[in-house]
Amino acid sequence: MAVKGLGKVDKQYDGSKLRVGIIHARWNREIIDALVKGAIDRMLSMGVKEENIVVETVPGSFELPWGCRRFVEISHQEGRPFDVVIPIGVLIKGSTMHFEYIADSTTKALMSLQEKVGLPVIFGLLTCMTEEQALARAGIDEGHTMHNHGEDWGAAAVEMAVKFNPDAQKRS
Ligand SMILES: Nc1c(NC[C@H](O)[C@H](O)[C@H](O)CO)[nH]c(=O)[nH]c1=O
Ligand SMILES: CC(=O)[C@@H](O)COP(=O)(O)O
Repeated sequence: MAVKGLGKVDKQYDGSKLRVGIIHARWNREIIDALVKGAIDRMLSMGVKEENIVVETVPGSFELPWGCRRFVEISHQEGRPFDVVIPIGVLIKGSTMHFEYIADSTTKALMSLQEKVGLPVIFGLLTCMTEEQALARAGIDEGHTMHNHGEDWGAAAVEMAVKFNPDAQKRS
């Protein structure tokens, strides 16, 4: 039995009043697409309306923190602010130190971004040593050895947006 993963949620969360931003890198696209779909499908199953999920892209994971910050700010300027954002990227170790620097700096920037934008920022970054690891964590490796982690990110987004923002539930 798999031990890893979000496990059973503590209660049912109603995402029907939420607005969610997904911003994803375009590197490792096949894996990214599966993760984004997993996140969207899970949020739809928790009541989030399709029209309230906005998807944007950036070139690579390194661009996620700045792109995410501007994505949130623009959602405010347009009068339709997000309740939560899910940056999604897939970093795969190559032959240089490139991976380590981007994984570390992007993770720290996404963590501190939460304070800057005042929103939950879900950690949708895979940091894999091999392509096989990344495929497995998107649920698309040949043996289907793991579940799609995008589903966890979608569930985490709805829970974090609802649990810590009761006002979101009072919207008409
Ligand atoms: N190697 C990976 C990258 N590299 C690209 C950088 O993220 C960045 O776009 C570039 O250096 C321009 O600033 N990005 C990923 O998302 N995944 C990788 O495996
Ligand atoms: C974008 C780069 O600098 C690239 O050459 C990194 O190479 P690797 O992914 O093999 O570490």
